[in-house]
Amino acid sequence: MSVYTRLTSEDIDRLLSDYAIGELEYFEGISEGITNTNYFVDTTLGRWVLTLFEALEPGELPFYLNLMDHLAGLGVPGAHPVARRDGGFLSHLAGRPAALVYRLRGRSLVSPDPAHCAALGATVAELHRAGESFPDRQANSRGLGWIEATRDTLAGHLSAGDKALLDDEIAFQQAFDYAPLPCGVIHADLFRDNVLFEDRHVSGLIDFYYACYDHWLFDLAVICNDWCYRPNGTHLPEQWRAIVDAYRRRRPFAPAENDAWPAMLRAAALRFWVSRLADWHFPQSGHDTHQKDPQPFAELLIAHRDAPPRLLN
Ligand SMILES: Nc1ncnc2c1ncn2[C@@H]1O[C@H](COP(=O)(O)OP(=O)(O)OP(=O)(O)O)[C@@H](O)[C@H]1O
Ligand SMILES: N[C@@H](CCO)C(=O)O
Repeated sequence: MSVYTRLTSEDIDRLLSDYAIGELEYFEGISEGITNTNYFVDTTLGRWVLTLFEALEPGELPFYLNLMDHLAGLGVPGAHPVARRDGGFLSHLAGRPAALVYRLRGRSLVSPDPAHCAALGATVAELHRAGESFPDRQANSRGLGWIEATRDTLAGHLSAGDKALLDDEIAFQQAFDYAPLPCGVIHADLFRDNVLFEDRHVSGLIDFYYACYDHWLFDLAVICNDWCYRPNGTHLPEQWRAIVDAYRRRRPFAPAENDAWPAMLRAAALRFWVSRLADWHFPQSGHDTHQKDPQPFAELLIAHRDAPPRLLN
């Protein structure tokens, strides 16, 4: 459970007085998540999720909340922020920026089958297309600049082998020319635990707090690494085929995306290897928190370097 900031019912009552969503009936800390503090909040008028932003700059938050509102308005299933009485989405509680979103139905899946994967591929293409009419741009907060800076803070904590791998992969990524690839709004963290399903339909995407303007292909690489490989490295080709076929029917790939695919898979593995290493060696303090193992991403990165996969077979 990641609850870094504990709230009382008085705290939540005070927050709710700024919204027109009824009176507090029930609340509980959510037993998942890594970055932020999340609570389920039930009121007399509905069910909501309250997020306290633990690590984000307040200046970044309007981008995420306005984007979630924009996408929901265009029918992309996803967490939809609740407006305050004054029309804004951003609140403050317990010294943190905070937001309420509608609580989505459905649940995330540990082992999605190809039909779930096809639904995901279609939804991600819709997300990318809907993002084209979103006017704001924000850079990837976990892009290569962040990875380079984090390498410096990690230096004394890594084995010689990990350090050499990290240095070599960063050098490769710095040299790779991603400029010909199409860009747009991406979610940038579409792991299985950020996609809720009802039956075989995507009922919602959650956790847009790494969303940014970057290469569309990066979203697919993040997805491929998490949805289409078991923790022991076994590839799941049917899952990948279902995602990519559903996606490209809605947004065909540019030739440069085929060429860049092996490098992009490596970039996605690198990003989450490094963020997990940082969480591992420099954990946030909190009441009840958890971390994810960095090692599977080091292994996946090595596997992609040794045997570059293809985007389409
Ligand atoms: N809008 C929502 N509707 C229903 N459940 C939600 C919603 N938002 C979050 N949840 C639940 O809360 C859990 C934690 O949320 P989330 O993944 O956003 O945590 P986080 O710490 O902000 O992100 P991360 O783990 O990616 O760092 C989710 O796994 C899900 O069970
Ligand atoms: N989805 C990330 C955590 C939040 O960014 C991971 O699995 O490492």
